[in-house]
This record gives sequence, structure tokens and C-alpha cells, in this order.
Amino acid sequence: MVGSEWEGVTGVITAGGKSRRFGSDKALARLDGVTLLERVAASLNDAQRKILIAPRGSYSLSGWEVVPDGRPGEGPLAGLETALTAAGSGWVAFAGVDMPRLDSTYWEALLQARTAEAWAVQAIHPQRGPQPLGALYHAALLPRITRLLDSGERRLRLVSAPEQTALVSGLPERYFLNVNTPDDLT
Ligand SMILES: Nc1nc2c(ncn2[C@@H]2O[C@H](COP(=O)(O)OP(=O)(O)OP(=O)(O)O)[C@@H](O)[C@H]2O)c(=O)[nH]1
Ligand SMILES: [Mg+2]
Repeated sequence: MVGSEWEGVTGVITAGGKSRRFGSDKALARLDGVTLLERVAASLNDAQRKILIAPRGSYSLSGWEVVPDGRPGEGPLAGLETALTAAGSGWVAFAGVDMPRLDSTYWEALLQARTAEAWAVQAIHPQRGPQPLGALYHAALLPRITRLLDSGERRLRLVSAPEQTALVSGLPERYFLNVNTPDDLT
């Protein structure tokens, strides 16, 4: 059945950042006339449930539940903790607002790479390596993430142990566009 890999998958966009380097809210910046937030949301359109981690009232995105950060301002690792708590079970497809070239084909490649042992699935950028945003995470990771955060850790790339992370290589480089400054959009 077409799209069945999305069964039980929660699409999540983490959008609680301050866009300090961009200089204005990058979620609302446009690429080809469409906001970065709407572009990422479109890539996750086939997810069964859709959750936006952001302050209440900050964005309106039809069909998406808004869940505010449990630890506001503590970064995307904390955003993922909130997301996995809200999802409750199964897999979360976890995107940043600033990845406007993702599409459903990208996510489906990751969904197909899930294994029984893996609690995370990440794409490998040819130079930058495994990408912790634009990745899949299983709700079983929640205790580990809470432990990391409680111990003061904030680095998203430590989210999953390497032996529990399935990696996908060979995806087109355009998918990895990550908008941090206005120059990244030109
Ligand atoms: N939920 C949540 N998401 C966050 C938080 N901090 C960053 N993010 C998101 O994580 C993704 C990548 O983060 P960054 O590129 O550092 O974005 P940012 O923090 O807004 O930008 P800078 O201020 O320039 O670092 C973006 O989608 C951000 O919105 C946070 O505290 N909570
Ligand atoms: Mg940041």
C-alpha cells in the first residue's frame, strides 16, 4: 500500500529556536515564495499525527497540534524530549524549521531503513556526517534523552548511541540545505 511506511509515525517540527544568526524568525522566511515552516510541514504531510514544538500562539499551521517545550529555550534535544513525550509511542520524524529542501521521498528512505535494533535513523551528509535533525527517533529513546538533559547535556548529536543508530547514505546533497543565516537562502 502506498504510504504504509507512515503508519504510526508522528511528524514533528521543532520550532522553539530564537533565529539569532538569521536575525528574524527563520520559520517565516520564504524560499520560492513559501515559508520554511510550510515547506518542512509539507514534507511530513503523510505522517499520521503532526506535532509542532513551539510556544503556543507563535505559528498557525493547519492540521498540526502545537505542543510547547517542556524545557523552553534549552535547544532541539529538549524539543525532542517534549516531542517523544507527546507522541507517546512509535517513531517520530523529527525536523527543524530550517530544512526547506526535505520532501516525502527523503523521509521514506529513512523510514525504510528502520531495523528492529535501531532506535534512531539518520541520513549521512557526505562531508558533515550523520544528521541529527531530519532524522527518525523512537519513543524508546525518551529515558536516555531525559537522563542526558538532566545531566546538563544539550548536544543533539549525542541523542542516540551509535550502535542503536541506523544510517542512510547516498541521499542527494540538496536535501541537507540548512538555513542559519539569510545568505543560506540565496
Ligand atoms: N523546540 C525547540 N526547538 C529549538 C530550540 N532551539 C532551537 N530549536 C530548533 O532547532 C532547529 C535548529 O536550531 P538552530 O539552527 O540553532 O536554530 P535557532 O536556535 O533558532 O537559531 P540560532 O539562534 O541562530 O542558533 C530549529 O528548527 C530551531 O527552531 C528550543 O529551545 N526548543
Ligand atoms: Mg540554536
